[in-house]
Amino acid sequence: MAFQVILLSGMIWYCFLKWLKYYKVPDNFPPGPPSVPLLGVLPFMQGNLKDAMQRWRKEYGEVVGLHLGSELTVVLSDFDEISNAFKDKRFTGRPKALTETMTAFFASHPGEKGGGIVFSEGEQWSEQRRFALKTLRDFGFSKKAMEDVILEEVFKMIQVLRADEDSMSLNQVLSVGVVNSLWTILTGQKLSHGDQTVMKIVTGTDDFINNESMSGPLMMMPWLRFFPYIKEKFQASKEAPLSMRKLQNKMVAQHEEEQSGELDNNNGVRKESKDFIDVYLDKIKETRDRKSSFFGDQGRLNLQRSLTDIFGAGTSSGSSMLLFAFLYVIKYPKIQTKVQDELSRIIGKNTVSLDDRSNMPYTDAVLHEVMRHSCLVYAVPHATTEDVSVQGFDLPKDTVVYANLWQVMHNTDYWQDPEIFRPERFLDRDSKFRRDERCIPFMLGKRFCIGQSLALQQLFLFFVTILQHFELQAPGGAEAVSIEPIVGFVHQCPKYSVKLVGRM
Ligand code: HEM
Repeated sequence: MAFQVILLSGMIWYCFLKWLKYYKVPDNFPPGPPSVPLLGVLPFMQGNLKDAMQRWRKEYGEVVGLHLGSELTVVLSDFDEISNAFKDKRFTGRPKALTETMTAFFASHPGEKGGGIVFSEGEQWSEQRRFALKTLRDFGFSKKAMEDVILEEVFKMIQVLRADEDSMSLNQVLSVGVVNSLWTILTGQKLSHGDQTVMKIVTGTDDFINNESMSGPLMMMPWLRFFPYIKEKFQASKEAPLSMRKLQNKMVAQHEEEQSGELDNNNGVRKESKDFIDVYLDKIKETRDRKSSFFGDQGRLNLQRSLTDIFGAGTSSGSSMLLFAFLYVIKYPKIQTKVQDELSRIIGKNTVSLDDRSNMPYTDAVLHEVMRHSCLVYAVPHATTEDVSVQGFDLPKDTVVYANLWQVMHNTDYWQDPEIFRPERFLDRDSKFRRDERCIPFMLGKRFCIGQSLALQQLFLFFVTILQHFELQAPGGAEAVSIEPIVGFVHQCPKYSVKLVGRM
């Protein structure tokens, strides 16, 4: 009881101080909608953050200033402005409130510090990101070696689909394929298609993030997690990340055991590293600089958090994008037929290879239109790490800066009929694939997605192989299929059923 009284008086003080600070909106801050202390614009948002961003843009322009919760926030909607800002190191922070909630969510015990890639900043972020990019690249993110890992999962999936060609949900099958290939890259281990342990963890984590959404109360006001009821709910949602941590601990311990066994058997010489955990453990061992994010216990925590980040960021996004891809070709059967004609010409009955992509411009165009139209990540939150200026406005350090990706990829001044799904916009006059710098599903700049190459490889190999083996039909007819995304933390693909008709 005494603790709750102290907590309550602490909260009242906190609110009062926040309230005072609130009226100190910096001079020369961008214009935007009115806010109330502590909650900011939340009470007036009328729906989700995505729709609100588009309304604010219409009313206040390409640079909008507001309070989300109690954080000073700016929404950028113009491509050039986003591009300039996000290539600048001073925009590579993450929002403090979001980081606090997500750090507490993933922590294995109260008070555990943050780390890893997605929710860190400064030197720690830059070291961890650089290491992850290089290590994943060495394993073949950008090389053909990755093809084997992905294709193995694709073929397992085809077998599962063949066994049940009747009307079914693709969701589960695709998720398993994507989860398994990433698990192999990170841990060196293969999961069987029926293994539900990792899938349950992935689903549990996604549920929390999507239910909260980007502007959910907990994401804006992390202290809410100490209040009764919310506290219990928050604790319950931590079950998935805690199970993940246990599994990761087990994996790391196994790797350490194997490494020391190898040293004993090979006169102190290690064989070549095999997976992400192996390389990371080597890095921890060789790090002598106490300030480094790879040193000692800090290094071990960063290993755990980086594994969680890569796995968390890579699994649901990869499978959601695939789900969207199949949804569009079910909705538009003529486009599906054109892809199948192209793949019959180029691949026939052979096994697809990443090299085929350059000979399949139409398929490439369809996949880019899937990424543009679905706009999986509709807004990306960063924060300023110093005082900066944007379009003549002043933004203090720690201002949250959202890139309104939905606007970039659906801007009517740039894209013709952006609401229409039209792959031809990515083809030139000679029907060759034409990249567009404004199709940025993985963002751009200093923090762009580190899994871009892997995601593109997965998308191509899964998509082409499934369309090679099956024709996909909507059991209730294509007209009835909705392509309207569900707005959560990111866009989720609407649920749909599919009938598979064998082609070979
Ligand atoms: C179609 C699938 C994917 C899409 C659309 C996507 C999109 C994005 C976007 C928009 C960001 C935010 C960038 C920023 O903050 O500026 C991001 C970050 C990130 N993504 Fe992906 N991603 C996908 C797949 C993957 C995969 C497969 C992995 C892992 C192998 C991955 C790992 C990450 C990580 C670790 C970050 C954080 C980067 C940082 O904070 O520096 N993503 N992704």
